Amino acid sequence: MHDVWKVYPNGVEALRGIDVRIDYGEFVYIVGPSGAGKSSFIKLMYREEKPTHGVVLINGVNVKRVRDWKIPHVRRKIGVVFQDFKLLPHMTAFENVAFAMEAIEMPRRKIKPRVEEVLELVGLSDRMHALPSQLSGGEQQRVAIARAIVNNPSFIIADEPTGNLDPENSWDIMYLLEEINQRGTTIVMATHNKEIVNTMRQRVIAIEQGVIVRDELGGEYGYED
Ligand SMILES: Nc1ncnc2c1ncn2[C@@H]1O[C@H](COP(=O)(O)OP(=O)(O)OP(=O)(O)O)[C@@H](O)[C@H]1O
Repeated sequence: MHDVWKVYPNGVEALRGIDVRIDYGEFVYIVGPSGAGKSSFIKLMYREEKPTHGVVLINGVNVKRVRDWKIPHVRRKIGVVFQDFKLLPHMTAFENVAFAMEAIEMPRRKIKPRVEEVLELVGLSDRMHALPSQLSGGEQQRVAIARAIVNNPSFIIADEPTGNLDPENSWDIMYLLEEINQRGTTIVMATHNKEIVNTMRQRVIAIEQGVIVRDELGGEYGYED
């Protein structure tokens, strides 16, 4: 991002001159107080929002210039994980993951083996045919991670992925994300989880009032909440 500003229609300046570069293979935590601009930062990365000013380059593509109909093409290389999982409630775990492959028109014969492979990676082979309502929060988030990685994205963006989980499930999700990162996928994760950030010791970017106030390798959470 080069001098990126995000000003919402109501005049709120959520991001004010962000300059940052995240390289392939990195694991980055985005921290900061509530309302600091973390979600806005994350949304610019998967083109949910456009910058008001400045340049956001994702895999070398200027997201502002991407026409709406081409957004799915850009997102193909990005997996997104949310706090509230966002699974489709009437589809099984298998179908939720398969749907992400169908959306990019993968040939049918490739879908089943790949979906089974990623569900095994997240440890859900035996729960594959369960509906989201039949799964625990931790299991639902693992389905969401399987869906995020199924198309081999170059990076994963996660907005508070452990926000609705108890500590044990949160750690399971973090170990999974760490493993995915070690396989070469870049991970950018906004979080309020102090214990996780302070234990995992990755790059930490702190945002306050729309500005990057800290960017450290092996950094700490740095706030009390
Ligand atoms: N769609 C929107 N329209 C108007 N203002 C918005 C919009 N989205 C966010 N904001 C405002 O922009 C600022 C930054 O919000 P953002 O959600 O990016 O913060 P955050 O750091 O993710 O907060 P939290 O930790 O509470 O999720 C806040 O003042 C928020 O009210």
